[in-house]
Amino acid sequence: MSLSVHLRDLSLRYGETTALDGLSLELAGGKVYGLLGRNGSGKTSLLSVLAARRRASAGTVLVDGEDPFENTRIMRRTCFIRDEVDAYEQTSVRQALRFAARLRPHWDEDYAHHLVDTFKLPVKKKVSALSRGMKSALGITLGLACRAPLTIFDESYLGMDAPSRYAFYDELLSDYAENPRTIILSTHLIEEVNSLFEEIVILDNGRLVLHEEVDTLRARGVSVTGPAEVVDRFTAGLTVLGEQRLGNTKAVTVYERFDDARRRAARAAGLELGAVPVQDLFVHLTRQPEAQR
Ligand SMILES: Nc1ncnc2c1ncn2[C@@H]1O[C@H](COP(=O)(O)OP(=O)(O)OP(=O)(O)O)[C@@H](O)[C@H]1O
Repeated sequence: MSLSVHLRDLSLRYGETTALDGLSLELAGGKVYGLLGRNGSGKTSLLSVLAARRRASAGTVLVDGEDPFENTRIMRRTCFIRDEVDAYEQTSVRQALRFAARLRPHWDEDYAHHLVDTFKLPVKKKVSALSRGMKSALGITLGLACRAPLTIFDESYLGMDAPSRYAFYDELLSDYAENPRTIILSTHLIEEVNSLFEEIVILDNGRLVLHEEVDTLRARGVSVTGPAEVVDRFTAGLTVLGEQRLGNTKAVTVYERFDDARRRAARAAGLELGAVPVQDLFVHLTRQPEAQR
């Protein structure tokens, strides 16, 4: 089971600060969504509203068609994992797992054991005595084993080393394939995780910059390489993200959807076309003044 998300003109204010500013967004559900944005762009605020940790200041929030705030049915089906497991500080790892098992209707005990082994979690230790990376691994274990129809990971792997992070990505993909649900993952490690996402949502200053399939976004970035004057002629009038020159050879990165005809024309002109990292597109999309988007 997967939960959908519907947001209309959502705003969240903390006193004078507007964290979310008239955000509208539709997530059909049953996919892995990547939530990207610069520091302070509103990612945690948005996820906190979805997980009913905060009430919106204005606008409509519907999860599976219902307002999630103080809504037991939706809250039991939503799991929100942040970069800490603060609720369990005074318990042992084993007790934290037992507690989650009692609370979570879709909890899978065997899978939880598998994850404890994978991340080598010391079950007898107090949560407060775990290293930073181990706390994150406990959060990941709770988040995956609860199999919540709406599962949210907010920068949940901070402190985890690269092998542990890659183990998390592998687990997420294989478990999601067997147990489809709605998963939202916020991250700054764009290049490392973008292959997990089916759709990407980008926020900036509390507003929606982009929501589209990751393949569509990837197709918008093209690098054009060849003799400088041919590259210049070919890319004139396009949105240029950056350029490099070595002798008479020039490589220009453009933000533009190239259709088949344009690709054929480029090759006929002796130009080479290449892919652009999603991270470069993200930097571009969150750097431009709004009026230019
Ligand atoms: N509890 C709070 N009280 C006051 N302002 C807050 C609070 N939490 C967040 N903010 C502000 O709201 C805005 C959005 O913050 P938020 O934490 O949602 O961003 P973020 O995209 O998750 O950032 P980061 O990537 O740095 O974690 C920021 O201006 C932040 O300073």
